[in-house]
Amino acid sequence: MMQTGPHPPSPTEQAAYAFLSPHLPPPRSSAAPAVPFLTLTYAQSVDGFIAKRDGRPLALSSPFSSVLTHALRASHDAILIGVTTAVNDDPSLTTRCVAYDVTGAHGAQSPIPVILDSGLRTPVTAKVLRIPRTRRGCDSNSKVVILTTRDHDAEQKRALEAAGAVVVVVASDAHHRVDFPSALHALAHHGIRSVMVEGGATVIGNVLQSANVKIDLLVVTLAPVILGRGVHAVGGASAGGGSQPSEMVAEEETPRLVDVQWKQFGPDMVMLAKTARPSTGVEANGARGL
Ligand SMILES: NC(=O)C1=CN([C@@H]2O[C@H](COP(=O)(O)OP(=O)(O)OC[C@H]3O[C@@H](n4cnc5c(N)ncnc54)[C@H](O)[C@@H]3O)[C@@H](O)[C@H]2O)C=CC1
Ligand SMILES: Nc1nc(O)c(N)c(N[C@@H]2O[C@H](COP(=O)(O)O)[C@@H](O)[C@H]2O)n1
Repeated sequence: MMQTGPHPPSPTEQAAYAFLSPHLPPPRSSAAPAVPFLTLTYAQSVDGFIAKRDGRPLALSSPFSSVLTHALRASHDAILIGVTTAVNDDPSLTTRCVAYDVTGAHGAQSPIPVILDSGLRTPVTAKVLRIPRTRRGCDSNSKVVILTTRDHDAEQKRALEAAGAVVVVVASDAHHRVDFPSALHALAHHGIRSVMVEGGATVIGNVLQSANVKIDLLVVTLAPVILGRGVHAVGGASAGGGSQPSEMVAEEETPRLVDVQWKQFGPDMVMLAKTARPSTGVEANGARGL
């Protein structure tokens, strides 16, 4: 790792990049892909929840695994969340826990925030809209990208654009949500070559359960916490505390995990894997289905 900054990267940052680097998206100097490289990542409790029952944000990742998450952010052009996460958490989506990128260049660039927002519920006061960032080579001028459907409110679109967002209308799916494959194509059109999907549960469920979406990298942080009830990691909010996975694809189409690796960061275990849909014909060497 070439180091150009005033201080060397911390041991945790070095460990994070060493763990991630063989699996990260190709550098921007390589040919542009038709669809962006797709990473799906989230942190869950031992009993499978990613947020409290009322959707309030919850720090599950330790400071150590947060370094890994931020190294992952620094390694993608865009970071994608659902609008409920944007509303509930009002996140920053920056790389503030790392000082370097994977090449060893000092000053890890934050990814471009992307929000799936079918009806334009993103507040014009959202923190992501106020944080200046630059991401080399991306056409969206490093603004926040909000992907919506035809069902949006035109006045709210103008207000979000005035607040600095790029609002893009894409096709809707059978549930009147942003169609995920169309979202990826729209992002490729804006020069985005890699997307890190960070949640929340509805988006994670949609990505995992869409037979026509290829996940290049899956990174799951398992925090040694038992919540008892909350928002199930895959599928959406559960009113009574039980899990409520949304519509599942046929069992033979669920992704299989391949090249699985685990590494401990502080108290957390982080799993990294590639996924293969059985229909793609990719051999799952010793892998188990989800
Ligand atoms: N622990 C972790 O790693 C993370 C936890 N979270 C938590 O997740 C919670 C929010 O999760 P959810 O309520 O499930 O909301 P969500 O953040 O997944 O947003 C879902 C909403 O996005 C919109 N949407 C548009 N297109 C969509 C598509 N193609 N697929 C799915 N949604 C689409 C819909 O309006 C949908 O209701 C928050 O409370 C947040 O704290 C969020 C991210 C990471
Ligand atoms: N990796 C991870 N661990 C947790 O414990 C989390 N709660 C999350 N949440 C995601 O990170 C966003 C907050 O980002 P900022 O700290 O504001 O930059 C939050 O909105 C979720 O997407 N992730």
